[in-house]
Amino acid sequence: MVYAAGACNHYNYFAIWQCDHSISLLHRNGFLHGLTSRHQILYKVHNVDSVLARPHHLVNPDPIALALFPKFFGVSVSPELRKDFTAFYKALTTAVERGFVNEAASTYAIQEANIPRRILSLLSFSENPKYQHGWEKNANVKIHSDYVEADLDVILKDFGGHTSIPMLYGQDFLKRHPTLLDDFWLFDGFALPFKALGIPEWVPIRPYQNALAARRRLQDALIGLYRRIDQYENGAPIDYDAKMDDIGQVAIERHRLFAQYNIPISDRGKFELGTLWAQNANTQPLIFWFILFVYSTPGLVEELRSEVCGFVPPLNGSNRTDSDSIDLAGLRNKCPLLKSVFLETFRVVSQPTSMRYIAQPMSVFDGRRHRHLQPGTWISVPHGGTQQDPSVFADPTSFQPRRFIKCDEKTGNASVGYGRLKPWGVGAGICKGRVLAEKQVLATVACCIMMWDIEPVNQDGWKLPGLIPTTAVMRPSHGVRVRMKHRSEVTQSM
Ligand code: HEM
Repeated sequence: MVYAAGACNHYNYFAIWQCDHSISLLHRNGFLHGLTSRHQILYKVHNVDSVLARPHHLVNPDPIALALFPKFFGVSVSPELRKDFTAFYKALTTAVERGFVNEAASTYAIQEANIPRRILSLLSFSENPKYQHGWEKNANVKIHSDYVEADLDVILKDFGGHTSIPMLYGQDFLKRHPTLLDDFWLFDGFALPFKALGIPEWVPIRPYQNALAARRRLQDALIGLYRRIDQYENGAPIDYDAKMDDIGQVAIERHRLFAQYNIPISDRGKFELGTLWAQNANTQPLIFWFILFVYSTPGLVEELRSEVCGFVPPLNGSNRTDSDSIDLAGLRNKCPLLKSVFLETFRVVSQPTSMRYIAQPMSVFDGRRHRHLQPGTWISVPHGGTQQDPSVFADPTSFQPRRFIKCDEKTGNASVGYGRLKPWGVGAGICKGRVLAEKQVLATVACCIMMWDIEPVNQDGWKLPGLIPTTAVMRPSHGVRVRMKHRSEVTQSM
């Protein structure tokens, strides 16, 4: 079974990490590649979306989850739960979907996060950790007379974490665990790849051991949280008198499901590590890449500012309120360039794969002939292949901000659609946080460009990092050091 697929930097090969501990390299020009007779990679297969769209019980994502929870997140699945796993997992993911794919609920979550006001104070203008925001402390902030130097990748991914995590677990959780994000990125960067390679936990590789210790701390933090949610829901005294009234509805609903299925509190926290990871692992690096492309592509930030300025709260201090709301529908539907750059960023930096279990015999057409998929086998569909296919996206190695904009010849109206891009996967296992993630990313980028000037510290201009493959959005091969200052319009209005 496959754990993940990603592209190497030079775009010709996919690395496929299998659960049988091997890594396979697949050339992009192939059609259908069989890794083993029990596992097929469906690459450049014409009707692949219709295969993935088949009913859940025929092309099934659940066995993947059942394998990943113990392997990566340390959950132990009891024999009783194993029997009920499909219903249990469906209920857990539906709870996420109700909060984060539903339009009204996801808009509410984003407005509550108050991104405009928080982006305005992205920097505290202090080098003293006592006065810094949580997201600044690892960004090596240096204050100069008219600008601040910082590590852009670090500050943005931790800022994103501070935006996202309270939507699930309320404000108290991160305050109570100020090093939670450090542990999260350690776990993401070092535990998952080693686990994917099948390295046993006893192997004394220091970064691996550190990352496993980080996983234990994350599990403990989430176990403590789910104990408090249990106390809150049952009207019992709450540990540390913690504030619980802003815990997200998704976490409350999942708590009720865990209780219904008799999952011990120690396992609830471990299951929940999967949600914490899904929520942050791709969203935060994507925001970094998006902002990097916007500022490093000549002229793009100015064009985007004039497009989005009517949809983010006014910069003028006297008009500012405590909860400035952002016009999310406007950003998503009336800002074609912003939306197109968002999709183009996805196309360049993300390599998602849909993995499924085949429960009934079926056949797929690979462009030459029909191939048969046997029941009891596995398929992986690396969507990233299409993203780099020149017959689908012309000149795929170049970053083209307007690539996804279509102009109606008669009306001249511009529209933007995902087309063949599948960053959220396809079918029953499609991402259950996609609407929230899209809104968060667009809102963060729109507010950032309206409020900040950012330029590279490097005198030779922007040096874009290479791409390190992961499960979807790739990680930068090195950090990006920048100079930041408020735009003059912002300074004047303060
Ligand atoms: C830019 C951000 C994100 C990207 C690129 C992304 C991408 C993906 C992809 C590719 C999948 C697998 C789809 C498939 O198998 O076909 C997935 C699954 C999932 N995602 Fe996301 N995701 C993002 C953000 C989020 C957020 C914010 C959440 C909220 C918690 C979330 C929750 C989930 C869940 C629960 C699943 C498993 C769905 C299932 O098994 O039914 N994701 N995501």
